[in-house]
Amino acid sequence: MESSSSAAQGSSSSRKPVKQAKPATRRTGKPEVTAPGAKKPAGVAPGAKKAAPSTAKAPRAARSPRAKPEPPPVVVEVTSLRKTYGSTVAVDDIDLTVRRGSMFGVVGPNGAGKTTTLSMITGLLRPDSGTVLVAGSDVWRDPIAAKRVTGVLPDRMRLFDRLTGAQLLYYCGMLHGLDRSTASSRTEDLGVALGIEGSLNRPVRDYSIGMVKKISLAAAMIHSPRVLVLDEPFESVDPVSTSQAIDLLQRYTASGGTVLLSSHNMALVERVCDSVAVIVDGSVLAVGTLDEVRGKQSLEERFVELAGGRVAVEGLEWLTTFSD
Ligand SMILES: Nc1ncnc2c1ncn2[C@@H]1O[C@H](COP(=O)(O)OP(=O)(O)OP(=O)(O)O)[C@@H](O)[C@H]1O
Repeated sequence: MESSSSAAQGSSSSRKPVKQAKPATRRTGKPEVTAPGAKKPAGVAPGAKKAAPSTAKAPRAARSPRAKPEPPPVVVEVTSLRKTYGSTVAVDDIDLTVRRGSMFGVVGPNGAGKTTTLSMITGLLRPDSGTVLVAGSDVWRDPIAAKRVTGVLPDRMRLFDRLTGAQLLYYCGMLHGLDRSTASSRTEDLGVALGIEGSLNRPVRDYSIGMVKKISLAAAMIHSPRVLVLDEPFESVDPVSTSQAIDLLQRYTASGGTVLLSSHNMALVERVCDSVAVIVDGSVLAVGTLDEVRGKQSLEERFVELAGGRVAVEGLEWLTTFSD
């Protein structure tokens, strides 16, 4: 006998498999067999699936195709955040909401306020006003609780670069309260995962820019935080290492971790992020799921539109005269 779950997967039994796109519109006279399994939303947690075995008759309400799953809880909540430098308004009353399991991209032109925003979210920079809650803890009122659950890859980070990569990771692990053997084993794991295992015994000051990014990402992850805030994590990182790092981050979000990252690489944001905020001149001009923000355009086209379009380059004839 065919169960509803096998029907949803398109089993080869005599009954026709149910198409997932339009299960509710097909009235076969046996809706209780087909629609509920086929309608299962993609985002349902594995634990929830186990709780309702496919052979058991679910209550009517649970089988309603209209029943929506609860959205994941909010992990980062930014409210009315503002920062000025003299007369420059770097961040102008920004609100952001990031939910658990999300890979949330922050994009914007140079000087838009991305680094300033991320620095205030991680407690590296004090805002003029506004609040940031990370996993329910106020970053400025309860910084230890907020920082315990946050991993940070800041822009232009200063590292203890006389240490070897392994020493640096071990040190970061110890600062976060890991025991020695956990810090050591995680150092090895992260070295392999990010493709820097062969360089872990070299001083960080000898690393290339891309290698510094990778060791910094490893340092941000070593205490298995709930939230990763990564400022330009893939800048200067080669494509193979980028893919490896993305795999790692996707595994992290699939298991309930949350990533907030900034990037100028629209294709990459489009590839990895489920949600995005476009910041221009210190304000959020668009925010939502990737599809909500880009609409029918590519993210890059939408970004250029929001950022004020391209400026035609005029003059500069001297550039084509060549000095010789
Ligand atoms: N320490 C500072 N002192 C004065 N102005 C600053 C300082 N830090 C940032 N700013 C200004 O704040 C604004 C936002 O800068 P921010 O670094 O946040 O932008 P960004 O979006 O991260 O830019 P980029 O993409 O170039 O890294 C810019 O006008 C910048 O010049």
